[in-house]
Amino acid sequence: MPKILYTKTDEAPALATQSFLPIVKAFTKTAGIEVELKDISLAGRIIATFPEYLEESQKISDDLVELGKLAKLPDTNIIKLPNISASVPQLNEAIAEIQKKGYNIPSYPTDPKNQEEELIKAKYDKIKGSAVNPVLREGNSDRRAPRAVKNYAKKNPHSMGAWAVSSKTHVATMGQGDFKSNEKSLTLKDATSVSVVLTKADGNKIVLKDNISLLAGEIIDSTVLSKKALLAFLEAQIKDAKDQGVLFSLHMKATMMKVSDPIIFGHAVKVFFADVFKKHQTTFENLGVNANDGLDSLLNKIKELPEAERQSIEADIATAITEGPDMAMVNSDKGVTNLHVPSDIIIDASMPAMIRNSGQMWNAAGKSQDTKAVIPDSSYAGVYTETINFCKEHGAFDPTTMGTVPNVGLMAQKAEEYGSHDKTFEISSNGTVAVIDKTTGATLLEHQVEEGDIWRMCQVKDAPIQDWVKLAVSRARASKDPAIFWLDENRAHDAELIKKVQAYLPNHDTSGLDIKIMSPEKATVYTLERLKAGKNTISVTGNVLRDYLTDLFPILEVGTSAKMLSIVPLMNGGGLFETGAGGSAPKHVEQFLSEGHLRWDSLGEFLALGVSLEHHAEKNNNKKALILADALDAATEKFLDNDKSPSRKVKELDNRGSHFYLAMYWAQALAAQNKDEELKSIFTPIAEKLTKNESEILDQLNNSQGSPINVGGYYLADDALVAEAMRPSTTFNTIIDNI
Ligand SMILES: NC(=O)C1=CN([C@@H]2O[C@H](COP(=O)(O)OP(=O)(O)OC[C@H]3O[C@@H](n4cnc5c(N)ncnc54)[C@H](OP(=O)(O)O)[C@@H]3O)[C@@H](O)[C@H]2O)C=CC1
Ligand SMILES: O=C(O)CCC(=O)C(=O)O
Ligand SMILES: [Mg+2]
Repeated sequence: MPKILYTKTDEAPALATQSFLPIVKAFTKTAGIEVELKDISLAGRIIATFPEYLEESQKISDDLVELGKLAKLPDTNIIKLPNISASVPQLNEAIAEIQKKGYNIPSYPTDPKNQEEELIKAKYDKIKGSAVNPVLREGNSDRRAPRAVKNYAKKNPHSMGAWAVSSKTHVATMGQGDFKSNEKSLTLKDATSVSVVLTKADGNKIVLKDNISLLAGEIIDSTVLSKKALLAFLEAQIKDAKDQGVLFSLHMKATMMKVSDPIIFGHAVKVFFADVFKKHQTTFENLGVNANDGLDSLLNKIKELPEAERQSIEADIATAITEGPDMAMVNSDKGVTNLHVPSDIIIDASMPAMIRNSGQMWNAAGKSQDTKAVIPDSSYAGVYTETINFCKEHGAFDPTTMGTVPNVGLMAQKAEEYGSHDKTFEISSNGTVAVIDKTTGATLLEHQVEEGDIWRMCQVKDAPIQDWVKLAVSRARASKDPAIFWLDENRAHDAELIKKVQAYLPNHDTSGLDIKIMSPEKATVYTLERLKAGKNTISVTGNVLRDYLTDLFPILEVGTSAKMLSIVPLMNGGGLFETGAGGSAPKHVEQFLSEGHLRWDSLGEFLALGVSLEHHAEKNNNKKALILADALDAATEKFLDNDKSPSRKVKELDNRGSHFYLAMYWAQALAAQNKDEELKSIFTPIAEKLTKNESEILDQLNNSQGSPINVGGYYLADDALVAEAMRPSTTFNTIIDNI
């Protein structure tokens, strides 16, 4: 029987799954569809990686590896929920929890001492950061806010903080000595393989990476970020934030850029706390403090010290915080700054949240304040600069009248920066780094480097680019909106890409379509002007802007990127349906555990399921699947019309109640249709029962709220406890389980 593969992930979406999946399974089996759960949670991936350390009964299959293979097959249909992209502190927490539960897995060796530890570290480094999405994304992305979602936002606008012309909020970026300014790029004529070689000042050579195979037509770039320039920039920005009286905040993507960005983050920690690191250098070395893991990890490490010594370091940290500029806070109640954990502030979500909040972030007193948003590399910082300037000039956007900005993103086969972590290096000594063609011996790309610089190489293959151009044209055709390629002719990589876009566009019928190429800054202004005037503009972008813009625009337009339709047509014919464009909302879990209210909105899951069913219907010629998909569409629209999304407050409708409404509307739509008598007869009594028992079910669901919940763990929760907590209405469960 052809299957739909659903993913077990982490945090809020994983909790929601235990309530929603039983409904999905019950409904889809009436069309002969099996829905199978695959475990790609952080804990699951860790356990699956170390079978040799485990008892037989503890071993589990590596579902991510399996899904990665399936993503290349034509019959695959995957619904992918957001998962944790773990920073080192999160990885360590997850490992500790799993070990405590009796799994004999190794700890993460930060500083491997022997070959075995090297191997363990290498295995963990594959689990670290954004390790799921790049494996599954064997296609480019098509993300947009569906019409019903836009209509809902127009009728029920979310709050938007007003912008003042006098706002001191701004973006600070390097512009010199950074990845953008040092980039070199070329397109390969023939397939070959290359090596990356560091030639030290003394002539000694170190092969940083060997045998990178490249295809004909592939674009490769290399670039370097100067440590000296970065440190000078950070020092100047910290001082300037203090002088201007604005918050200092750093916006990185330490998850997807898992090698470079934690290093940059670590430099910010070391510069901000320069006196502390200088004074306690030896102690920190002895403790194995790694600034890249953030201030929180440092504070944990010094707990090992004698009381007096710990207190003196804590006092020095407090002094640095008082003497420095005000810092943007992740949680002001708990004193968590934006330098505590590298994965707490993630640029795609953090910048739009700031822009929605009048350009302000939270200070230590819990009040919002104008902010200096530090984005060291200048490749994409200009997009935010222009957006902030636009808001200063025109005021905040109005969700009731603004247009929409769908995105077509180049993403397949680890495209561009987001595929670069295995070719990113913190340079150990001065010299040159070169990309050398192993077939001809020629040096393809070369940079002068200094100790501590971050060098990286990116690739993007030709087939994904062709597919991306095709997808852009087909979206422009389907929506009749203008499509803008956000590419900068003055940037080395983009200049290569522009040549290909210009070569491939004529392969398609573009008559009557409005397709342009503009630099990211110009495209921002052009798009924002149209957006404000209620007009729609498709952004066609590379991988990083795909990520940034699919949080930026949805958050401004519809309040959250959880409401995005996020389709990945896999290049070999399968379908990957991502749910929303946001993350796993750890804050939501915190609320659920303390007061039994889960405010996660599963709308992204509903939308993904709809398109997944359509894809299934088409691929398998399954007419019932199409009827289920159409009915689900109608149900989702009604769900939005009747405003049945979870509330934020305890004792009101939460995620579980919202699933009840979706199920009721879905059953009602199936009962009302006349295309399939069998489905009609199955769902007519179900719809009646759900409708009749609405208030009883809601009482059962809402009464279960209000007290702390124990699900037996955070990363490795107890499935039975989660299921119990997420399905507290016996009346509802009985109806669903009897379909
Ligand atoms: N596709 C993926 O797998 C992705 C994974 N991630 C991972 O997710 C984690 C958290 O990332 P973070 O950047 O904090 O972003 P999140 O998107 O998880 O959270 C930011 C805020 O967005 C809102 N939000 C997001 N999704 C929903 C939803 N379904 N329902 C209601 N509100 C929602 C909430 O806002 P409010 O508080 O205002 O209600 C939430 O607090 C990280 O581990 C990150 O690596 C991040 C992005 C994508
Ligand atoms: O994989 C990740 O870590 C995040 C992905 C993401 O933010 C996105 O694709 O929008
Ligand atoms: Mg994102």
